[in-house]
Amino acid sequence: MVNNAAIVNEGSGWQRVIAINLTAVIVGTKLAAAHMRKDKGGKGGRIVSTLSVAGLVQSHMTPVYCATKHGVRAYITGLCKDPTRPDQGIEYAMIAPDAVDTPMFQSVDSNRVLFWDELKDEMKRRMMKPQAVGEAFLQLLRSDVINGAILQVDIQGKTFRHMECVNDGVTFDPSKAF
Ligand SMILES: NC(=O)C1=CN([C@@H]2O[C@H](COP(=O)(O)OP(=O)(O)OC[C@H]3O[C@@H](n4cnc5c(N)ncnc54)[C@H](O)[C@@H]3O)[C@@H](O)[C@H]2O)C=CC1
Ligand SMILES: CCCCCC(=O)/C=C/[C@H]1C=CC(=O)[C@@H]1CCCCCCC(=O)O
Repeated sequence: MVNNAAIVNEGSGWQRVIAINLTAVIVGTKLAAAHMRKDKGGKGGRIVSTLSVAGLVQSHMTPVYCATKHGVRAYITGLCKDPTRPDQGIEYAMIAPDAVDTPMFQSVDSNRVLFWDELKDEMKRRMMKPQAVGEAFLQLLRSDVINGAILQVDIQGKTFRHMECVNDGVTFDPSKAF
């Protein structure tokens, strides 16, 4: 099962971003897992969620969108660590692309993002074709074990990250706060 749908809207109506990008992922995952669980008569399987680089870093350009993607990462990471998961026969993984040339970017309403000129330039600089993400998706699915993996995809290539190791370990110095 794949959780892929998402929208961007930092303006009026931003609450819908949380409903689609985060709440729906939780609802869909619960429904799918209940159906798939081997210990409840299902066949097991894999649940892959499309994250984003925005779920690994923070950005002033898309803060609500980032919050939903961080929420997805926290939720899915919790499930992948569930001690009853092996009996359920379900694996959880995520794919975290950088900017991709899709309608999300091509048809964006510039009133619904912040700092559009900056975001547009940044995305164009880092932009990948959708095929790069499709190929990464297939690579993830061909791996023998995927539970706990985040496959990050950007113009440099693909990097497998362990869900628990995405923190870069940087500590906070209050004297150098923003
Ligand atoms: N385009 C980009 O630069 C990046 C996109 N992503 C992620 O990739 C995933 C796919 O996005 P894209 O293909 O780029 O965008 P897209 O806008 O082309 O596709 C999003 C899809 O979500 C569907 N959708 C939106 N609201 C829905 C709803 N309420 N119910 C059912 N379906 C709904 C849309 O119909 C559309 O097919 C998303 O999770 C997005 O966050 C991640 C990193 C970068
Ligand atoms: C129309 C916005 C679509 C958002 C697509 C997405 O999921 C992520 C896009 C990012 C790619 C380049 C960006 O600037 C986007 C915002 C978040 C990343 C911030 C990067 C900053 C950093 O690397 O430190």
